[in-house]
Amino acid sequence: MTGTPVAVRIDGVDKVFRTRKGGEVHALSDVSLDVAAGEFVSLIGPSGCGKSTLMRLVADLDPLTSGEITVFGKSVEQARKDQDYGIAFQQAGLLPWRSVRANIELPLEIHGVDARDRRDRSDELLALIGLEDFADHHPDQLSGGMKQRVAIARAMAERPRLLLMDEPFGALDEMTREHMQNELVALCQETGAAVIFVTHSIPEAVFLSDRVVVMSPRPGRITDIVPLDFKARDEDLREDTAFYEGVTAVRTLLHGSEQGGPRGVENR
Ligand SMILES: Nc1ncnc2c1ncn2[C@@H]1O[C@H](COP(=O)(O)OP(=O)(O)OP(=O)(O)O)[C@@H](O)[C@H]1O
Repeated sequence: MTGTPVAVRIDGVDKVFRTRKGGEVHALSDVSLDVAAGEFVSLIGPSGCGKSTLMRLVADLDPLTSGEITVFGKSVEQARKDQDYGIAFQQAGLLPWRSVRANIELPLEIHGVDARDRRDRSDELLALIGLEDFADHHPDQLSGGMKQRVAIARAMAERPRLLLMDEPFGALDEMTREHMQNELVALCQETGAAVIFVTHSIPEAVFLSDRVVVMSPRPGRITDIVPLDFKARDEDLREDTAFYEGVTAVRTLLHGSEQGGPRGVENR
């Protein structure tokens, strides 16, 4: 293969869930997508279209029914075992008995990184997420936004080449959410990580992504891919005509018009 290396290759994937009563739920149908190294790709679509399912297949948390997924050229099982990616899902999932610093250092500890190097890395990440003064606090002493920042720092502790993020900012208020988006952009620039990002927010997808993948109602299929090539992803972009044009393009593809829309997709 020539050109940019591929972080994730999803090739003709179907997912059918078998329910306990013997029924079937066809969640994904013939989904193919390549995510390049360093690329930021968002998945957007109506509620129940299979965004989280696709993420879980990539993370090897569920088996696929047919097709193939590789992560950096490896099987999803091997990539999971090798911990080739960081995961940040909607619930921050911090360990309540560990301090902020100890939560961030957890993956490093599991992999036998020595205490001094762990501390250097957690110092760096605490500075990056602006929580230096909270290193010794525990999760229950933090706001929702702060917890999410810690979860993202933990996901990035080992400088993964790939981040899987499922609605990581869904529970945050609008101001915190925009702040977290800015931080994520900075973190990705620092590490060059590829990201697959699930969101219900069209502006969030457009602000963050190199490409927005639009999915159909169940069974989820990729119906459109919107490339976005902004000069810079900073506060000015949020007021830029090019940004509004991107939002309108995605909204039109999702809704078939600029007004209204399916359940589970937010225009804000
Ligand atoms: N373990 C399961 N067993 C049976 N059906 C399932 C299972 N997990 C998901 N589904 C079904 O698969 C479909 C896709 O679900 P999924 O959670 O991936 O959608 P989503 O696009 O992430 O939705 P939302 O935007 O509401 O979070 C839904 O119809 C859901 O009910």
